[in-house]
Amino acid sequence: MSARLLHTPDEVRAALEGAGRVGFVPTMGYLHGGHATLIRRAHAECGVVVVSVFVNPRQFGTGEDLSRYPRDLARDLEVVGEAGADFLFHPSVAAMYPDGYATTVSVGRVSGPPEGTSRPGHFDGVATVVLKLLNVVRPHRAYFGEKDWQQLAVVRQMVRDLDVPVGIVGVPTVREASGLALSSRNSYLSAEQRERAAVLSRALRAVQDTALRGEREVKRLRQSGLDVLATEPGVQLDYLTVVDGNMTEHPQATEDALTRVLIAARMFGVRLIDNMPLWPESTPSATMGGTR
Ligand SMILES: Nc1ncnc2c1ncn2[C@@H]1O[C@H](COP(=O)(O)OP(=O)(O)OP(=O)(O)O)[C@@H](O)[C@H]1O
Ligand SMILES: CC(C)(CO)[C@@H](O)C(=O)[O-]
Ligand code: BAL
Repeated sequence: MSARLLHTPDEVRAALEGAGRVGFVPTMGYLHGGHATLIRRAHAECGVVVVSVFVNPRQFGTGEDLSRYPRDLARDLEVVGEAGADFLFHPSVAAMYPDGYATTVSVGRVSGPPEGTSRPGHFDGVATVVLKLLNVVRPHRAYFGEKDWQQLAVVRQMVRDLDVPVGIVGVPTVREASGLALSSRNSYLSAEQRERAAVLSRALRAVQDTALRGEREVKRLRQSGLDVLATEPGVQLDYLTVVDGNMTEHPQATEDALTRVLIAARMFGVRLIDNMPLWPESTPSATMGGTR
């Protein structure tokens, strides 16, 4: 199956006129198996699937990798079609933010630590573009990866607060055999560097294992992850934290499906993020509600 390329909000509206149940997968492109999993899920649940590929300048800070962010639209079109999407929306920056554009959406506390502190303004940029894309596509369901856990929390909060008529579906992280979370930014790494970057997921698993053995003190949980990170000299840690569903760290981890261990680190000049549930048998996406 091949997907049809659309470039403007007007083209999207025209193409979706009278469409039934629409599933939407927003992305920044350079698609991989994680994106394909989101698209396949949308295809299984919705009659029409739209994928967007837009490298959103408003969510990049100064000094971040906006200009070198990987792009390959021809390959993205193939991946999108193979995974069962009907449309690929690929707007220009001017189509999304025409002259005179002035609005920013800011979601509040859940946009703060940990990721929002390391990337000030990042979640305002994400919320703004996601709301705009939802207004253009008007999907029944929109699919987001759990890999960007705090982003998922920000989007859920925004949709709840603003009564956006969409069901938000969180999809578990797809990983390489080594445990490394698939990510477009992995393309900056060599095969050997990717192998070494799997230490991040091993650190998260160590924290999980420690919790499963009965430890609840966050200081000790963190330390078990830090011990694993110490085995890899390439890690420059940004944060390793255990948070509840509101992105708040407590001295004791609460035994709740939304309690999550989050990591961000720079390895070989590339900033990588990952996270895992503290109690993996729980099903956070199912318990977070909000799907229709
Ligand atoms: N490994 C993965 N498993 C499941 N979903 C993923 C995975 N990686 C990304 N996603 C999801 O795909 C959507 C689009 O993400 P995006 O295009 O930024 O890809 P990315 O790989 O996260 O890129 P980056 O390397 O810039 O972080 C987001 O909802 C994101 O959470
Ligand atoms: C949700 C998103 C497409 C908004 O630009 C982006 O943050 C991403 O790809 O995760
Ligand atoms: N998937 C996260 C998008 C970003 O890093 O800007």
